[in-house]
Amino acid sequence: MHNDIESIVLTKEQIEAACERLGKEITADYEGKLPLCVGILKGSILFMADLIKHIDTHVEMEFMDVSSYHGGTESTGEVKILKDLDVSVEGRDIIIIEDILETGTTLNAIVDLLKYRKANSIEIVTLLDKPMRRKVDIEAKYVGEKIPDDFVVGYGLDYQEKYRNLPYIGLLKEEVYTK
Ligand SMILES: O=P(O)(O)OC[C@H]1O[C@H](OP(=O)(O)OP(=O)(O)O)[C@H](O)[C@@H]1O
Ligand code: HPA
Repeated sequence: MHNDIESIVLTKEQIEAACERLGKEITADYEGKLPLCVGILKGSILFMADLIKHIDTHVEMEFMDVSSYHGGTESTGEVKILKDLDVSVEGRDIIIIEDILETGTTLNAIVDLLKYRKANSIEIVTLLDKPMRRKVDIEAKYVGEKIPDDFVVGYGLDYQEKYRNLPYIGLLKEEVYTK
């Protein structure tokens, strides 16, 4: 698995530092509230698990599974809800947790849905942000790292469902795409 990696974009240590910093910011902003952390499956699970350990106030956790990518490296622009939330968001302060914000299509659809369901507030935390790829006017309040327009894998992020279990984020060797 590690042999397929061309270079490392974010080391384990850089990811941990980002989780600590973001956790502190979120703690300060949500102290005394009970935010509902909504993890977007599947990519966000490693980040969510590490991030919430650094949020030093009460939170609740829920998950949604939406899909906008289907096997390759390009978005189709279509967002499908594969698993919806199990609880009402009405009046709740929502923190959406994502691994990566790219075109914004996925998060825009989720934010619209949660607004329609009358959430009190909605903020986004994303480990990675690719601002150069944005197609929709949406930004995350909490960003781990801004990265260039390269397809990355690891720490939840997949290529054809593989590499999610890498403890760091990296670029794949060109030959992996032509296998
Ligand atoms: O800003 P966008 O262009 O919409 O791209 C970002 C989305 O794409 C990825 O999800 P994906 O559909 O690949 O699902 P996964 O997390 O299960 O891999 C990622 O986890 C984000 O949800
Ligand atoms: O760079 C990426 N890698 C893996 N999955 C993704 N989904 C959106 N962008 C990416």
